[in-house]
Amino acid sequence: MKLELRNLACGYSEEKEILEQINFEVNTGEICCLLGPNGVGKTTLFKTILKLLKPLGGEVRIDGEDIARWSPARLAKHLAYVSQFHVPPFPYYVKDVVLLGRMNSVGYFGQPKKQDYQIAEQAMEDMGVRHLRDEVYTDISGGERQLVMIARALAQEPDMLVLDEPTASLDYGNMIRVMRQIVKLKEKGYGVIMTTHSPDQAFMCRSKVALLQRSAPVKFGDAMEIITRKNLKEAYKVDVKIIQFVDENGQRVRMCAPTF
Ligand SMILES: Nc1ncnc2c1ncn2[C@@H]1O[C@H](COP(=O)(O)OP(=O)(O)OP(=O)(O)O)[C@@H](O)[C@H]1O
Repeated sequence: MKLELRNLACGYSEEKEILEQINFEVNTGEICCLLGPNGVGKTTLFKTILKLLKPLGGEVRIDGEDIARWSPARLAKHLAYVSQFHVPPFPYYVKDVVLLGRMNSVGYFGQPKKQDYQIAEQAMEDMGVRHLRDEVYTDISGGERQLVMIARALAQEPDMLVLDEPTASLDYGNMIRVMRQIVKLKEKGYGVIMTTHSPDQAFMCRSKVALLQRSAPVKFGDAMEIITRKNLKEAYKVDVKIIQFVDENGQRVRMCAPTF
């Protein structure tokens, strides 16, 4: 599947355009990190992709087709969204939280079938959280909760995941565990588009990057090409060195090192 943004303009009213002339595409089997300073419009762009906001101009296309007239159910077969804030009001079991991802297929008044349970089990397996299936969602750690929410999105059987800051407020270990699972999703052929405040994460998962900036066109390309000292200075107004080394597996690794 291919998600394309063509000359897209987004915002909350004609008078308040937040982003314009957004052009980039993400395919299944790829990760795209959406970077940019606070308030630049990353969430606004996600809302437009998910049809929670109407484009002020241009198009969101899936496999070449403008999604403007698509029903939410049709869109849900392609894109699954994981928001940043998700504490459920009831202490559901993890297995039931993940099963909720089948809602689009089961319907509000339907009963999950054997196949729905199997898909939910597989989603937990794929995210490495099956051992938590009988735990209460509100009693597991923040990192585990994030993996469970991604498993719930996988249970929807989408082609692509739309993740809003999937590592926000996670400790260092959980951040790495979640990133590792996101890379595995890419290797399994899913597409991932995610917001992050850490350019290092784009290096970590060798992703594409769409760098959003105020009053400048979006910069889009491979992480190695877009995350440069000059581009980070322009976007975030800070000095950052890009350091590079070869790890024990012979892989070239890049990281950002802020200069004080
Ligand atoms: N419901 C709304 N109505 C009007 N303006 C809004 C609304 N939500 C956000 N905005 C404005 O849209 C702009 C972009 O906000 P958005 O949340 O998309 O930025 P962001 O890049 O996701 O920020 P952050 O990195 O801080 O999460 C901001 O100026 C914000 O004030």
